[in-house]
Amino acid sequence: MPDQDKYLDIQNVDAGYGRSQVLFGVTLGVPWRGGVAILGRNGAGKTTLMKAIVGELPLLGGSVSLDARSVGQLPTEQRIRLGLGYVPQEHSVFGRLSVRDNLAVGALTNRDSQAVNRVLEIFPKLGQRMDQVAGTLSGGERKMLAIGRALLSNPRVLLLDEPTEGVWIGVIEEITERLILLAREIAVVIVEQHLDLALRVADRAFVLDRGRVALTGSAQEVRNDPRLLQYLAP
Ligand SMILES: Nc1ncnc2c1ncn2[C@@H]1O[C@H](COP(=O)(O)OP(=O)(O)OP(=O)(O)O)[C@@H](O)[C@H]1O
Repeated sequence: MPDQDKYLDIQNVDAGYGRSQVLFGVTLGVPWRGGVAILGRNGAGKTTLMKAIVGELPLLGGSVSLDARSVGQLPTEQRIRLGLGYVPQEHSVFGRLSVRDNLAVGALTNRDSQAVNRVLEIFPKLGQRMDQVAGTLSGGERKMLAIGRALLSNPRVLLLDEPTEGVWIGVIEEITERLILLAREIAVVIVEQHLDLALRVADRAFVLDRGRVALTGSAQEVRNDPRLLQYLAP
């Protein structure tokens, strides 16, 4: 039985770019299912944290474990094979390939022939656009495709960096509802500027302030905490 509260266990993580340290001793636990929101103003270190978790940035200190296995020194592909899925803020689809081919590439490592069909059940809009070149999709459709591709590696923990950025408001609701459903099956970690959306998907929230965890608690506790606005203010 996986550790309920710390399926993904981040302990005292330091990370940064060259000599500029961005994260300082970040500790957070992600349960094996449910939603977790990472909040914080622009530049607080949210994307840097995602990159450190998936291995796009080396750890300067601390550890990352997945299902009690230390993965902090493994290359990104291996972390993905072990159950991490990542949808970065940008560049997460092949713009010149069709939706069908984007999904086919994502499915290469998946032995389940129904995997693509399941993604199309989650995002039926993609099914109507299978032959369209991904670069011409709307912002929302592109995000759905990016999330769908990440799901094809069967993640246990899906990390989403601003899944509604650049998405028309009408489609934001659709994506949010899908993420709420997904979070019943797997862990969904969401970095989001839309506070209400993030806290609808999330059961727990962590607020970063200048690279440190400043607030943590249930989504409800964090939403009601009088310090929250101060940490989100530009
Ligand atoms: N490639 C990079 N090289 C140097 N510094 C960087 C790099 N990427 C980010 N930074 C710096 O690291 C800090 C944290 O950035 P990060 O992107 O993690 O913040 P964020 O909380 O995700 O912000 P946003 O909400 O604007 O996406 C910022 O000061 C940023 O300028």
